[in-house]
Parts: sequence; C-alpha cells; structure tokens
Amino acid sequence: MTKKIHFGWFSQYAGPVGFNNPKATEGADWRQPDMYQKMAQICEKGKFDFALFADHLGISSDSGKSIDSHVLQGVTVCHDSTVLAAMVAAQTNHLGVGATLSTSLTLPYQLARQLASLDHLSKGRVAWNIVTSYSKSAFDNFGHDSVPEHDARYDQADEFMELCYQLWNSWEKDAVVMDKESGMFADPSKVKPIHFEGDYYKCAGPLNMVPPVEGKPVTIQAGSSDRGMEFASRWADAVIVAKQTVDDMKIYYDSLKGRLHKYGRNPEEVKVLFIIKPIFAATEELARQKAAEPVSDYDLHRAISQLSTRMNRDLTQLDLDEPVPTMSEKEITGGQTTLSRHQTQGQRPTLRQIATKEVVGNNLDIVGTPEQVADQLQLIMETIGGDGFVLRVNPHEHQYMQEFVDMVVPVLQQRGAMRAEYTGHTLRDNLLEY
Ligand SMILES: Cc1cc2nc3c(=O)[nH]c(=O)nc-3n(C[C@H](O)[C@H](O)[C@H](O)COP(=O)(O)O)c2cc1C
Repeated sequence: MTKKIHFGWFSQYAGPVGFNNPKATEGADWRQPDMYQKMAQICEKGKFDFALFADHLGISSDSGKSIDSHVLQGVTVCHDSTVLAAMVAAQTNHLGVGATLSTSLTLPYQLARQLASLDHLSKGRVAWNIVTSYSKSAFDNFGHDSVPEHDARYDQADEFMELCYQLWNSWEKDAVVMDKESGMFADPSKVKPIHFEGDYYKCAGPLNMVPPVEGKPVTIQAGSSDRGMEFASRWADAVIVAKQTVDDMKIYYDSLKGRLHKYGRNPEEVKVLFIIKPIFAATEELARQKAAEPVSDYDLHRAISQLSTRMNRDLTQLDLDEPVPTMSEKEITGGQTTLSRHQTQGQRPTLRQIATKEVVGNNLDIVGTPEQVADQLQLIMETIGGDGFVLRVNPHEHQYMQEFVDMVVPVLQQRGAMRAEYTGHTLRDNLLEY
C-alpha cells in the first residue's frame, strides 16, 4: 500500500528575515499578520498538518560579546509565537498552529492555561514546540546568572511536563456540565487541586481554564541529542529533525521509535518529521540551475550568526573556506548536533559550505521536476519507514510554497501519498489519520 506522508510548515524566523529580499511578496511586512496568515492558508490548501512558529527570548550575542551583528541583521528579533499562532488560527480552519514555548523560561501554570485557551479558541488545533532554550541572552533576560547545563535543562523540562499534564487533568473529563436549567457550570467534585511540589516547581491548581479539546495539546519537540531524544520519546507527539542523509534519518527514526516502548507508547502515535526544502521546476535542467544559484553574502553571514546562536559559539571568527574544526557535542551548550549532522561520514565541510546548506535548506539534496521530487520523497519514506516532512520555508516565500502546493502536492495526492481532504477535526486527528 502507498505510504501516506505528513507535511508541516516550519517558520524558523517570524521576524525580519525577508525585509530586504527581492523575492519577498510585494508589500509583505514581517510585522503584520497578513504575511503569516497568507502562507498558512497556502499550506491549508495543500492539506498540510500544521504551521509551526519558532521563537527566541532574547537578542543573541556572538559568544556573549556583542549583540551588534544580530541587531544589524535582525537575527533573533521575532514575534512572540503564541500571539502569532493565535492570529494564524483565526484565518484558517483545519491547519494546526504551533507555538514555541520554553520550559526553562516560562511558568508551567501560565503555559498550561495559555495553551488550553488557544486550543479552544482554535477548535483543537494547537501544538506546542517544547524547547528548553539555550541562549545566554534569553537566560539573562529572565534573571538567570548562567545557562543551566544541557541535560539539566531536560531534567527540569521533565518536571515541567509532569506539572502541565497534572494541570490539564485537574478537571475530570465530564466535569463541565453547563446545564442551563440548574445553572450549574461544572461539578465541583470533579475539579481538584493538584498540590504539586517538585524540585523546580510548586503549584496548587486546579487550572482556571477547562482542559484542552483533547485533554492536552499536541506536543512537538526537536531534540537530536541522546537526552533530547529520551525527552521526546516520553513527551512528544511529533518530532522535527534535520538530517543530511537518508542513512542518518533512518538511524534517528529507528532510535526514536525504539525508545517509545519504555514509556508505554505505541510507535504509531509519535510522528517523526524531517526538515527539507526541495528544489523543483518544470524541467530537471531548470531545477538544477535553481539549485546552483549562489546564496548572497547577506544570507551567508546571517546563517553564520544563526549557527553561532544555536551552538553558543562565535563562528564569525573562523575562516569561511577552511574545514570547521570538530567539537565534541558536550562542548556545545545549545543544539549539540547542529555541527555534527554536517560532519557525518568523515566529512569536514567548510563554514561556507555549512552556512550555504543552512540558507538553502535542501537537506538530502532533493532536486528535480515535481514528479521527480515526489518520487524522492516517497522513496525516502519507504526507506526509513515514515512519517513525513516539515518544509522549512521563510514566511515571506509565498511563491515557493504556492508552487509546492500547486506542483508537488497534486502529484502526491494522485498517487495516494497525501490526503486529498482533511478528515479530522483536530490537529491530533490529522496527525493520527495515518
Ligand atoms: C527544527 C528545529 C526548530 C527549533 N526551534 C527552536 C525555537 O524556535 N526556539 C528555540 O529556543 N529552540 C529551537 N530549536 C532548538 C531545539 O529546541 C533544541 O534545543 C535543539 O534541537 C537541541 O536539542 P538537542 O541538544 O537535544 O539536540 C529548534 C531545533 C530544531 C531542529
């Protein structure tokens, strides 16, 4: 049977990334909601599962020196993703809407309530991208003296999740009665305090909002480290991950799915989604020409700033055309596999090569006509076992997404490899549809 593929849109920058880009849709203004809403509507037309917005809690500096290069380029200047997700939910009907919220720099009660609210307001379409945050500036902004160690952030996140789930469960399923005649809103015997006391948090409960539509929002996570994968296998409904080769994808997929039984979870209920941005055109030759287009110096340097942020390392001092020195994952306090995923199989790419890959985003080098791209996407899914892809496309790149939806999606739909209509009502329904 043809394997069906899930698709999501990941907006890595809900900020000024496209403000000077000649390819940006005319009049698109990153500060206004229209640009994101229009993009989400395109994704909905393509029957995607969700749109997910990244978020950052401070303007990063390169190795704690200065924020100037980030301010200059607008890197890590961005909308609050929860507010943005709400604006997008208001202009869509089926698409899931994901906000990024930090377990290290948010209070569980506040987050549990906010997401419960947004889940109702969006009719069960909310997703939470669970991050632990890694940037020093973010921790500085929230009054911390230092960034807690990588694994310790995940330990705290475990407790954060336990508390959120207790809050969402603080109302029994049938607690809300809303009986017009008696005037009874909810049965007090079914709404209970939780009296949570952990190593990091203390919370009385119950939540002053009814639980999310399906008990809890859809959770997404992007950990690639061993500790991150352990966290994801315990808590996430979907995992998004960038890998450079199909072999690495398969290793990740098998490892993640293999961990689920430990937490009593079924491999089918957690979706692994790989980040891609295929390059396609009406003919193979045109697609190859597109793939060979050089990236601008501006984009290259912006990518280096972003990589520096993700790794908590100043890469701007390295020679662009020398191989990037290997670093042990323990040395990197942010995304530990940011570098190693480019250095697999003994490869030692230069900073220019790595940054170019980050700009282009075409992990796995998927290039060709819409049919050839569909062939490759299907083959990858067959090879690794599932479950889907996330297109990492900037919010001003409407043309790219429109072409993907008009050219590649119909091919997959005709082959039965993608839904032709939404069948579920909630994001969870859609994710669990296949
Ligand atoms: C696709 C993707 C999106 C991410 N989005 C965010 C984000 O918006 N904000 C953030 O603080 N971290 C973000 N991260 C960082 C992850 O939450 C995580 O810290 C990172 O992947 C490193 O985890 P690891 O050390 O367990 O591999 C993202 C990572 C990936 C791969």
